[in-house]
Amino acid sequence: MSATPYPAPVPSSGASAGTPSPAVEPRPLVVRTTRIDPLPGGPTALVDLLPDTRPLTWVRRGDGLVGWGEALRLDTFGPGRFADAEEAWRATLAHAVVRDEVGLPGTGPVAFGTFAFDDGGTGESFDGARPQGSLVVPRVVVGRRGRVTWLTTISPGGTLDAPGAAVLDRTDRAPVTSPGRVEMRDGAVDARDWPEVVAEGIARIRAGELEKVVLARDVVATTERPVDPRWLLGRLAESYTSCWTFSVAGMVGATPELLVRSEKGLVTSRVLAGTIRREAGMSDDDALLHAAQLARSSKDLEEHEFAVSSVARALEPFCSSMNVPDAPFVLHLPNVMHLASDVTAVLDPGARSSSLTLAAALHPSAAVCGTPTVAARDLIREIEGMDRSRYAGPVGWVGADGDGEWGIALRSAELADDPHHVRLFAGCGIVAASDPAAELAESEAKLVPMRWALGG
Ligand SMILES: C=C(O[C@@H]1C=C(C(=O)O)C=C[C@H]1O)C(=O)O
Repeated sequence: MSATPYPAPVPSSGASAGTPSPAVEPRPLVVRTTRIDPLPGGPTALVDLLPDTRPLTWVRRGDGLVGWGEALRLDTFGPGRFADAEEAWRATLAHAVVRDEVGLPGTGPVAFGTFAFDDGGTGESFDGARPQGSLVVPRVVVGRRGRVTWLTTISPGGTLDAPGAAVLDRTDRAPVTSPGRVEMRDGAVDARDWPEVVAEGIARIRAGELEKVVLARDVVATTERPVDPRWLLGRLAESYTSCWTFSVAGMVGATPELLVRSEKGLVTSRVLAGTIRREAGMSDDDALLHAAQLARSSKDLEEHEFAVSSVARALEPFCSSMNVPDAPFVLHLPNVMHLASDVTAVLDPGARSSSLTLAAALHPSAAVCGTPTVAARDLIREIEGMDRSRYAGPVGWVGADGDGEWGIALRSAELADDPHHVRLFAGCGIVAASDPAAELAESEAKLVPMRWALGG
């Protein structure tokens, strides 16, 4: 694990779960939350506050959290990437001095996080080595929940003075810029070869090796001007209002899938699997016909059932009761419709596990990996032909009490160190009845939000 700039940097250890966290310097994080005047309404009010460098975002329908600056960054590696992050976060909090005048989920200390899909990867992304887990504690957080808006400032060794209005002064912000002309090319696997990868997945399922596998592909965008993440975030937050628009350490997107929300003992997970495309210009009547077709499709219902059971199974040990809907509903998005189930549960009060512990237990669900999990992950490693990096991994935030929200980093892109390059991802659940050509078309539909956000 490594942490900068607080606690003092420690060498990366490739540590596994249970490794003691490094000694924490006595300089505490000083955290102050105050209520502030309401922001303008609308889905982009929070993202409109962001600076262009390393913006942190978790917003939906105009509510949520944005942050900037880095009071602390905790990077983790390997199979212990979740446990090490959690331990380092706890160690940090043990020394924090907090005055929180609002007391809502997301007030007080928060860390934004992003984690790699696979712990066995090399950590090499397409443009260099990346940690497989990062928690970023911003210097400034602005949050909104309904009618309440707040400002949190976080500084190592700072004071508890109320932050001045200057923190939100945007006069020095660079204007949001478009990426200009965008060229897209296939990533690790050519689009025309990808159906063969899917066909191999189907063959393995039919041979009885596993029941479901999720296979993904990537596309690399090269832009005329440096990518301003705020350009992407504003467009996504405005148009994908039922999704969670996120940005953490260069992972950006608008995901419709909530791995877990844990709030005051109540746990929620929105499970998606089973998809039908929604073509541009489709009438509402046609959309309803498509939705009805999806709700009856035995292939999609089977895919969905695998995903729901994997979530229920993973949550069970942490919860005293759980509600798993009998049948999914159809979630309508601008580009696709999904079969969706909202699983809810009550956390076992004795353990009160943190949202990060729950995310670690739920990941990877069958919605993004397959069934059985290990066989599916091994097949992904064997045939997918690309490093997923943080695509399809947990992304979100955690607070001081462990409550937080973690989405699955779908409909997402990874910004490269070179600001002219972005890598877009999309994947599809494959079962015995899948058709490779249809899955390619589905993956294209899932690339639409990020292609569109880039302006292409
Ligand atoms: C893997 C992705 O999406 C997942 C796969 C789905 C499917 O196969 O029907 C639906 C929603 C997600 O759980 C993706 O968007 O990349």
